[in-house]
Order: sequence, then structure tokens, then C-alpha cells
Amino acid sequence: MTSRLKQLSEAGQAVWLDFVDRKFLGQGGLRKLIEEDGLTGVTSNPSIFEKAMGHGDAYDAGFTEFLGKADASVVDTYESQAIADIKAAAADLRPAYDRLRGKDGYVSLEVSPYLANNTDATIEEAQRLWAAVGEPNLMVKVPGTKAGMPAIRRLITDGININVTLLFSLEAYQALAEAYVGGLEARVQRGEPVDRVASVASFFVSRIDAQIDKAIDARVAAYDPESDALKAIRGKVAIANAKLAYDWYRGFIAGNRWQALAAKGAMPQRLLWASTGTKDSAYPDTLYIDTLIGPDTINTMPPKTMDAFRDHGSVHGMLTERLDEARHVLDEAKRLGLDLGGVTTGLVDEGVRLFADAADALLGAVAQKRTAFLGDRQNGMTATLPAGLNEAVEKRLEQARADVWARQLWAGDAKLWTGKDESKWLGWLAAARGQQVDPAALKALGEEAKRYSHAVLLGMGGSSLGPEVLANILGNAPGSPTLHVLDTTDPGQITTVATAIDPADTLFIVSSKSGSTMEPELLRAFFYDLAGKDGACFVAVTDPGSKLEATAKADGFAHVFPGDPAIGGRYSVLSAFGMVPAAAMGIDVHAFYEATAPMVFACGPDAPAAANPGIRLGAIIGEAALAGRDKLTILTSPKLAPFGAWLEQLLAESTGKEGKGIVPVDLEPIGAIEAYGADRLFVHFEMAGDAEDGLDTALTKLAEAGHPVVRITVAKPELIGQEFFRWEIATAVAGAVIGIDPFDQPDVEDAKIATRKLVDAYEASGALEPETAAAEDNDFAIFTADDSGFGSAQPAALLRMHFAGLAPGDYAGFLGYVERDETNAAAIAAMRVAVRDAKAVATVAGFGPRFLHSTGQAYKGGPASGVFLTITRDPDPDLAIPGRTASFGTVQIAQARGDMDVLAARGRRVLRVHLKKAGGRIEALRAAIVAAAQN
Ligand SMILES: O=P(O)(O)OC[C@H]1O[C@](O)(CO)[C@@H](O)[C@@H]1O
Ligand SMILES: O=C[C@H](O)[C@H](O)COP(=O)(O)O
Repeated sequence: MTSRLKQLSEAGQAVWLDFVDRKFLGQGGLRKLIEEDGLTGVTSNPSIFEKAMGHGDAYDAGFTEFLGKADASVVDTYESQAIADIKAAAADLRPAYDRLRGKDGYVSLEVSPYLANNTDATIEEAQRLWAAVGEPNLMVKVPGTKAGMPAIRRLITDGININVTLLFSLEAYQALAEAYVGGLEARVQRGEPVDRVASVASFFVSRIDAQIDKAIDARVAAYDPESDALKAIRGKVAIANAKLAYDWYRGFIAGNRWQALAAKGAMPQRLLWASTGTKDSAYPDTLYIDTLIGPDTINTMPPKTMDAFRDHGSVHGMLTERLDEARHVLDEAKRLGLDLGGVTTGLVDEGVRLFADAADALLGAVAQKRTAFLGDRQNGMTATLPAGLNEAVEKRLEQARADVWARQLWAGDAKLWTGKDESKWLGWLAAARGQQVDPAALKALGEEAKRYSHAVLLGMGGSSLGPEVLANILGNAPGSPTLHVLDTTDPGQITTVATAIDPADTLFIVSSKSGSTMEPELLRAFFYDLAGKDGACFVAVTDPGSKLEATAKADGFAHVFPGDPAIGGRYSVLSAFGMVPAAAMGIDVHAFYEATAPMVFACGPDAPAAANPGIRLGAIIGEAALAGRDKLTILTSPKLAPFGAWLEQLLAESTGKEGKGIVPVDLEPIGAIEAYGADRLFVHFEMAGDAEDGLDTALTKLAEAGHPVVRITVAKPELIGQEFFRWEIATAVAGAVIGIDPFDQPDVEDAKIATRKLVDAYEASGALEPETAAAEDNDFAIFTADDSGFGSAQPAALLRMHFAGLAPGDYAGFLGYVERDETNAAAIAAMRVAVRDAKAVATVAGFGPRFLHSTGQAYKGGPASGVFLTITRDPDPDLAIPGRTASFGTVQIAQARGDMDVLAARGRRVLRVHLKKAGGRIEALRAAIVAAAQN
């Protein structure tokens, strides 16, 4: 007996299969249907591929082969497998296609649903898929949205076969017919053949009934007076709609316009009934086959529906019959107020969304497989969050997925943030793939630098903190110079470096994006003098056209490496600002980018939010901040300790503004559980192989006590680049969560202006403006913001009062304008611990002026919860700056005073302790603070 399905073909209707699956294809399932049932086509869509690939392991071998490539994105990986399936189906269908001379025998592959509302991107994607599959019996599937129509016309003009999907209304179908005919006519005009361009119009059926029936059922349940009339058209509207579309088709192809094209061999754009599996089990399972039979049409069936039809379908009820009844059904629907127009419009948007949801689920599944495949080539991350925060994070991730944050971010869509100029600041995305640097120039620098024993980098903030991480975590290669980083005006620290090097055996790297930052300019002057004004041992890294570029040229610097003005300083480490010093240290920059690539791809535009490590982290830190857990406490295993200083700047300067943001807490020794308030989020970085330091146990206890804990693991130093990138993405995303522009630094300039004013006055008068201590003893002079009020108080009493003001949620800041050496660092750490343990508040510390170009933004512009202690001292010995009246020591004091003025002007609580030359030692201050905190 002939298959019932073959009877459909005999009635002029092609039978296609709405299904693709690797195992099915591999086992010859499609070939069997072609042979036994006369099947002549296959359709796929994102949901079909999600079902095939998103579960189980049938595609693992294919994925694995592809994931072996270092730079495979999630979409590349999925697509490679989809294309393989489509090619296999195309091969199975090829004999039919040849036999029917292109009239049938097609397989469809859908463009990304994410592009459904973007004409140009759809055209580009369809052209790309057409070329990638490279089979004449491919149909690229394009959604029949408003934006899709011009794309379809253009693609038909290009001679690409198109299956137009998501058609629900007669109006959309008519617009499509216009696009198809228009495309063919354009070909005729260009003298190109039209006889091998095929197109089908996928008119969806069951989804319409599902919507209309829902409305009917609701009204019937509410005892609508028209219940009987409503029930009478239940399950009939979609078929009626399809029949009238077919009727219109017949009229259209009989018309002159089409006949002119037909005379040139053009193939009609057949109607394809899609969505023909019944969604309501009350209906016969072959309903949308039995009722929609007619010449020149196609029915694409899910396997279950096809099996059902083969078993008990009936070949009668042609499309051309009972048209009056169809018209009556639609008239009735209208009379009864069933909004078919609204339903069909809504179904287009919903269709796009459902396919995008399916694509997200699929890409998420592939991303997970990819992460598992990469093992420790991709840094790990886990999070233990309290229930409330966890819920908020998952909700945010779902919003980020549905609102396509990953793609918005990569496309530089400012709407993700505040809609200002954020799109101009995303050059760091390309830089992470090595696209900002000139690899040959860096290689040459690496060779050149081998002639030096030392390299000294002079820069601030984003220009120094990344290189410092690279120097401390990766270090210099054998035979390449040791890198020293100077980001200060502290005379002691400058002297320490100046004496550690031999100026004749040192490469100086002057690094400043703006090229006009004061500190690197002063340091350049100092070391240029020290190096005997020999520009040949200097290189500059700066944005094109800067003042530094001009100086470098005038002074005969060996090289000037350009930065990208579309990258802000704190996002610049994977651009020339990090890679020039890296190359100078003998680091293989190419290998470094390769080691970073897995994270760049994992955080890519195609990795859905929940499976995107950068977006997930951004959602966690952003939501934590919104929930009051805005003190992001960085804890590291020993080898990763240097990373914190870079991360501090990124987080603080990016998010700390408009009274909001994240306050990073770095280098605060771990404490007892009682020392931590409900304002903490802990992030632990662990380098594999670092000695067990008890942190893990302590963090587990903190998590058990209800604190959020994020753990990041890094298998080897070379993978630190992945953390740079993960945190850049996370910070940008946290900015979106918090609702600020993560790329500006509105509060930094004020302190610079205040400092400049003080230094200029000094240069004019030979002295800094006098100031009056609020309290004084042998060790300290204490200055309050307005020199007022506490004339009679003792330093100890003032310190006590200062710390007594700390309330839960506040943080204590220690801002040391002293040399950043071990003694001072240890003393300040001890002060922090004393205050933290006594007051249960977070503590931060910064060395001035280094922190001014880093965390300073958040201290001034972020949450108003900081209580600051500025520490200064008279430099001994001081250091002259060539060509200036002011010394480094004077500039440093001016910076401290300028910053304090600005903090005070912003309403921040701030006190300054000046260590007196006679007895003031950091140790004495430590003791005083420990005592003050206890009271
Ligand atoms: O590289 P530049 O322009 O010298 O700036 C250094 C640092 O100073 C800041 O502008 C803050 O003052 C940072 O954003 C930046 O990283
Ligand atoms: O081309 C086929 C369509 O994508 C498919 O038939 C849609 O069917 P559904 O409505 O059952 O998802």
C-alpha cells in the first residue's frame, strides 16, 4: 500500500519534515522518509536545534572537535554543528532536488532570531549562512517581520533561496509576496536568471488557534452570552485564515505581474503550512494536515504528526473547498470581538521571543559544555549567596538575558547604562583580543629591552596598576629587565627606586593616556635628568596627540606606543598600557592573549547572561551593592595578592559615583566572623598551588553565617589576563545594575584642581598656605577639615571622636601620604584591623597620591559612608624636581591637603594626622589608633 503521505504529494502538496537531529540523520532516518513517504524537504528552527543539541551528549564529539580551537565562540560552536546537520540533510535531499530540477528538495536553516528586527544584520547573516552551507538546496529561513521584508527582497535579488517564517496574517503574507516578486523583478532588470531562486512562505497555523481558543475558553468560562457562537468557531479560525491566504495566493499567481515572471521560469513562492502539530489534545492529531491539502503547497510536520498522518490521516477537504465557510468563521470571529489582527501581530513578536529563548537555552547549554571542556584553561568561579541575594541575582540574569545585555554591551549600546556617551568607551573589548597593539612592534621592544637590567614605569592609576600586577604575578623573563613601577610623588619611594637601578642600564616607560597627568610628568623630568637627558632609553605609552607624545618626540624617545582613546585608563591593561611593559619584561604577548581568549569568548555577546561568567559576576556584585553589601572584600592566596590593587581602581572608579557604587576592600587581613557587618561581599582569588592559608575554611564559615562568597580559581599565572577581562565585563554590567555610567570619573578632577591651586601658590610664594592644627602633641599635629572647633582637644581625644562616629555600614579609610613600603603597610594594616574589630566596619587603605587616581573617585563620589584618616609627614630627606621650585615632598603634602579639602567639601568625615619630625612615627600612630578604637 502507498504511504498515505504519498497521497498528499499526489494531491500536489509536498511533505516536509519539521525536525533535525544528528542521530536520526546518521541512522538514515531522513533517507527512509524520502524513499517510503515521498518526503521532499526539511525545516529547522532554533527550538528544534535546542531540543537536539541542548540536552544529552549526541553532539559532544562534534562540539569537542570544535572547542579545541582556542577562539571558538559559543555561537561558532553551535553553528558548526547545525551546519553539519543541515549539510547532511541537504545531501539526503539532493537526489530529489536534482530530479525535480530545483522545484523541491530543500532544507531550511534559520538566521539568528536575535536579528529579527535588524534588516542589515539579517542580510549579512543570511549571506553568511548561505556561503557556509554552500548547497544549492538550502533555504535560509528569515522571519517575516517588518525589518525582515526588505532583507528578504534583497536576498532574493541576490539569488538566495528564502523560507520566510513566522507569517500569521494575510497582510504580512501579501507584503511578503511583494518583497519576493520585487526581488525577482530586480534580478530580471539586472539580466539575471530567476528560474533557480526558490522561496516558500511559512504560514503558521496551530499557534493561532492556541491563542484564539484561549480567548474563547475564557469567555465561555465567564458565561459569555455568545458562548455557543464562540464554541462553534473553536479550532476553526487558524484553518480559515490559512484557506483565505491560499485563495489570495491563487489569485495572485494568476495575475499579470506574476505571469510575466512565470514566463521567465520563476517558481511561485509556495505557501508552507507550519506549526501544524496540534497544541490542544482535544483536537484530532492530524487536524492541520487533513484540512490544509492543496496543490502547490507544503506541509512541514513534526515527526509525531507525520506518524499520525501516516497511520490514520485522511486525504480530503481540499483548501479550495468550503471557502465561504472559512469566510464565515472569520466574520464571526470579528463579530464576536476576537481580535485576530491583534493576535497575529502579537504572535510575530512572541514567535521571535520564543525562538530567542530557545537560542538562549541552546547557547547556554553549549557554553556549559565549553566550560567543562576547557577545564582549568578557563578560570573557575562559584558563588555561595544568601537566599535573598541569590533570588535577586537570578532575576537580574533573566532580565539581562531577555533584554540581551550581552549583545547590547558588545554592540556599545549606551541604553544599557545611562544613555550618555558610554558607546565611545568600549575599545577595551577589541583590545582584549589583541586588536589594539602592534604585535611586531611589541616583539621588537621585547628584544630591544633585553639590553637593560631594569625597566621603570612612570604612570598613575590605569597606567600603572595593570603593569604592576603583571610585574608581580608574571615577572620578567630571564634575560629581560625587572620592572619597577612608580606611581607616586613620595620622595622616599622615588629615592628607593632611583637607588635600586642604574640609570645607564634602565629603560624608562612613561605611561599616561591623557599625557598630562602631573605625577608621570614630574617623574619623567626627574628620571630624564637622572639618565643624563638621554631620550634613547625612554619610551612613552600615550593616546595619540597628547602632550606626552610631543615631549617624547622632542626629547628623542626611542618609541611612542599609541593607546586607544576609546579606552579609559582603568580598562586599558589589555591594550598598549599593559602590553608595552609586559613586552619589555619579556612576556610573550601573543601567548598572553591566547591564554586570555577563553574568558573573552566565554563573556562574549553570544553567551547568555546566566552562562556568561562576566555578566553573572556583574549581576552578583551589582545586586549585592543594591542590597547594601557594597564593601567588596578582596581576599587572595599569596600569589594573587597584587591583583587587588588593579581591581580596586576598576571597581571604585567605575561604580563609585552619584552617592552609589561599590567600595573595594583590599589587603584587609581576614578576621573573626563578628568583625563583619551585613555590608560585605567576599571575593576570594586562589592560585592553584598556593600554600593552604586557612582562607578557604574561614570563607566557608562566613558563607555559613550568611555572607555572600564568590570564589575564583586561577590555574596558573598566565591566566591572570582572564581576570582582567572577566572583571571589566562584570564592572560594566554592575554599572548597568546600579544605574551609573561605568566609564566616567566625575569626582577625580576636583582634587587635582585643589592640589594645583596649592602647588601654584607655593611656586609663587615659596610656601604652602599656612594651616592651624586643631590639636597637637609631641608626636602628631591633627588637622580637621575647617581648622576649627577642637582647639583644646588632645590628638588622642580627636582620634577617639573620629572613630566613635563609625556606624554599621560605614567604612574607615586610611589614606597614607607616606612611602609605600613594608613597614608602613604593616602599620596601616594593624590600624585597620584594630578599627575593624572594634567597630565591625570595613576598612580601606590607600597610599597617596596613588589612590587619588584609583579609589579616590569612590571615596569622594561613591556612598557617603567613608570616614577618612589622612596621614602625612614631613619628608626626610625631600627630593627636588628639576625645573620646579616645589619639591616632591611639597607636592605630596599639597595633594594630601587638596584631597582632604575636597573630601570635606563633599561632606565626608575626614581628619588629618601629621606625623611630626621629632617623634611622629607610624608606629606611634598605630598605637594611638589601637587605643582610640578601643574606646
Ligand atoms: O593615564 P593617565 O591619563 O595619566 O591617567 C592616570 C589615571 O588618572 C585618572 O584619570 C584619575 O585621575 C585615572 O582614571 C587614570 O587611570
Ligand atoms: O518551519 C517550521 C516552523 O518553525 C514550525 O513549524 C513551528 O512549529 P511550532 O508552532 O509547533 O513551534
